[in-house]
Amino acid sequence: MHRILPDHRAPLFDQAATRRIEEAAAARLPPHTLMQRAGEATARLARALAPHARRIWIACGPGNNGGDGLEAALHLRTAGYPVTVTWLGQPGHAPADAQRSWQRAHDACVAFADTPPPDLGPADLCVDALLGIGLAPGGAQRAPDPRLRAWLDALHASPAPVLAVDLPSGLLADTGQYAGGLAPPGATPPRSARHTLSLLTLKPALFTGAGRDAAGAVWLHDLGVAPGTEPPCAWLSGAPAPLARAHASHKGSYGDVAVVGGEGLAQRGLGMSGAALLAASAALHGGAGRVLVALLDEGLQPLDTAQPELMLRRFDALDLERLTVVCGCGGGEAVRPLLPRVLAAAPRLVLDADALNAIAADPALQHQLSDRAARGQATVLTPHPLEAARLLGLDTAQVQAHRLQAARLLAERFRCVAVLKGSGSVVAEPGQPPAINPTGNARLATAGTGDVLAGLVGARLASGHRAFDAAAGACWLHGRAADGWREGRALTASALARRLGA
Ligand SMILES: NC(=O)C1=CN([C@@H]2O[C@H](COP(=O)(O)OP(=O)(O)OC[C@H]3O[C@@H](n4cnc5c(N)ncnc54)[C@H](OP(=O)(O)O)[C@@H]3O)[C@@H](O)[C@H]2O)[C@@H](O)CC1
Ligand SMILES: [K+]
Repeated sequence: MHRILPDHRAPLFDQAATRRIEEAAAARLPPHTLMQRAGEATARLARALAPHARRIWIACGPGNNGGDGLEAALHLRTAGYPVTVTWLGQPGHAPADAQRSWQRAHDACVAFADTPPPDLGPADLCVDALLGIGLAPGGAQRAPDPRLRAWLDALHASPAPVLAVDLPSGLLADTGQYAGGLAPPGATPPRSARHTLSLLTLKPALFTGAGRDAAGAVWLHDLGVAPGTEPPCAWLSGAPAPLARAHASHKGSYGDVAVVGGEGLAQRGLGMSGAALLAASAALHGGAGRVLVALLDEGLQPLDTAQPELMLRRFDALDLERLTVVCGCGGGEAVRPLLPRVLAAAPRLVLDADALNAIAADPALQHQLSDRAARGQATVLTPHPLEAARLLGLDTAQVQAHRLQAARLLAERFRCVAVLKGSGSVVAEPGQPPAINPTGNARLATAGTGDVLAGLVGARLASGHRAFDAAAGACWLHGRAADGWREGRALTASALARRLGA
């Protein structure tokens, strides 16, 4: 068993693959072995997380996830912990493995109750064994059992930390979204710390969508079973390798990034040059050799005195054929007429924000974008879910319901690398499993951090990384900069950009 940390790349397996791995292992092992291992591992982690618990509540569902909880109850009871089990199953009606664990728990005099213990405190522990990978999407026609709903609410509001077995209950393994009727009430974060012990495999849900908040710290126990030849459906990104810099190098060795964006105040009364300057700052601090900025401002081109390294250029003075271009940050409507030239000429291109919106509204630009790959031109799109929805002709809820699939669709449709931003950003390229970024936190939810990401992708593309590696590495470093932020110090996009090289 080990804790999953963002530094190491890890394979992710969807529900179907996990089932196949489980079935193959179960066929080789004596009956009930996997559940016994799962329960023993759960009990071990529970004791490590709450060694002085006065009370442990184990909420067990009707299926085999509940069986894992019953098995853990047996071990914790035997170790002397005061355990209370609430079980949604019925003796004689549970799946065979869960039935056997119920019998073992019953024989060990585990205490069963109809309601959770009322007096849980912060030193106690809840074990969530209600639902695992057997959860189906549900829907309007499937009203959850009232006890299931009540126990999910009690777990959400619990002052005691929660250890989820395999998955936080209600979360769909493949998408990181809740099944119908099983989402926590309101948008409030849980009251106490969350831990998840994933069994056999890591599932995508633990790292994207609603999964990050629900899962908390993630642990993996493979139950002594290797995935064999089963291919992962996605990867959790690890730390990017540091870029080696030869002593005998010069500013031209690390590439030139040109940021095109920042509609001027004069055009529509919406001054957005800050977005382009943030992207440029990120490119600079992300290691680009030279950074040029073409602000889309009819009026004056102000010198950014705080960043004198930035070289201001008019758009038509850019030699697009030899630049890595980051296009769209704060581009407003002014970026639209420039896109045909940028799409045709830039050998390496990052498209963000208003460039994406312009492309979403224009089939001719979409064709131009898709044609770039055949010419060997690299492209990275960095949409947030609404921009992704516009590009795909979907709504935001549809994109969020299947984040991995949406990122793959974007990559395949436009033959490029797509970064679907949000909690657990997804990076996809055609024909390969996508990657989910494990770093970052809610402090990134502030204006301008997306521009910083686009600039950093540009810097990494310019320095010679493959488009997918540039994007995945930039996401990881951008999130890591936020994870290392000092408590009590405001995270602003400009400070984030300056920290990228730290
Ligand atoms: N077998 C083994 O060897 C091993 C199994 N392992 C463990 O088993 C877990 C998988 O067990 P599982 O397949 O029994 O499914 P599980 O997650 O308990 O859920 C099934 C229950 O959910 C219910 N339900 C479904 N959708 C619903 C909805 N929308 N809303 C409400 N309810 C819904 C469904 O109801 P039904 O559709 O049958 O009416 C059924 O009662 C896995 O995650 C791991 O923890 C490990 O120990 C390794 C060895
Ligand atoms: K669970």
